[in-house]
Amino acid sequence: MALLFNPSGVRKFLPVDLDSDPEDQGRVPAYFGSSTTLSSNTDNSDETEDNFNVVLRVRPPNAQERNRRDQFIVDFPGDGQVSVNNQGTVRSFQFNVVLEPDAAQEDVFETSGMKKLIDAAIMGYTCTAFAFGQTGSGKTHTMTGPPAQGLEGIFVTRVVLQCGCNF
Ligand SMILES: Nc1ncnc2c1ncn2[C@@H]1O[C@H](COP(=O)(O)OP(=O)(O)OP(=O)(O)O)[C@@H](O)[C@H]1O
Repeated sequence: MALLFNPSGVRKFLPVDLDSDPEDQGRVPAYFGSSTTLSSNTDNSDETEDNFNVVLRVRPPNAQERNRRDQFIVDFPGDGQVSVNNQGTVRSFQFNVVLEPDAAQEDVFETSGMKKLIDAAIMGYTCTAFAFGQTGSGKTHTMTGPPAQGLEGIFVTRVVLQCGCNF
């Protein structure tokens, strides 16, 4: 399951900042782009000019897969890499962030770039986070559940806290 984050740079909802350089207005903040693997590097502070963050989360095998004694064929060498060993044929892939099966929802939130997305959203940038992957790969689990623990819930809670709103 992969998550894609992107602040698009549209600042429709804020008044124009007259003190800022007109050249800078509407420019997308370069927020994303660290290469981390949860087990080897949880510091998400490296920044590049990349405004897209592609995050891979690998879920643990489910009961059916365990009962079938399916082999776990994904390896995590670190630095945003994964390798898949398909009966001896090994293919490697690179992501901005890779989250291993034991990653908790909070880990996803902390390391995936969602925190920076909140900053960008509060600044008025239009942001997108979407999940894609095959059926049963964990999109719904990551984005909305378990109850109140999905990225959506954490995101909303953090926005409220970060804005200092009291309800
Ligand atoms: N990281 C995870 N840890 C533990 N269980 C998980 C994880 N990711 C997914 N699951 C479990 O795997 C099952 C399938 O996950 P989920 O429904 O999120 O998949 P999906 O990608 O949304 O599937 P679909 O496209 O069919 O809606 C669920 O029972 C879910 O609780």
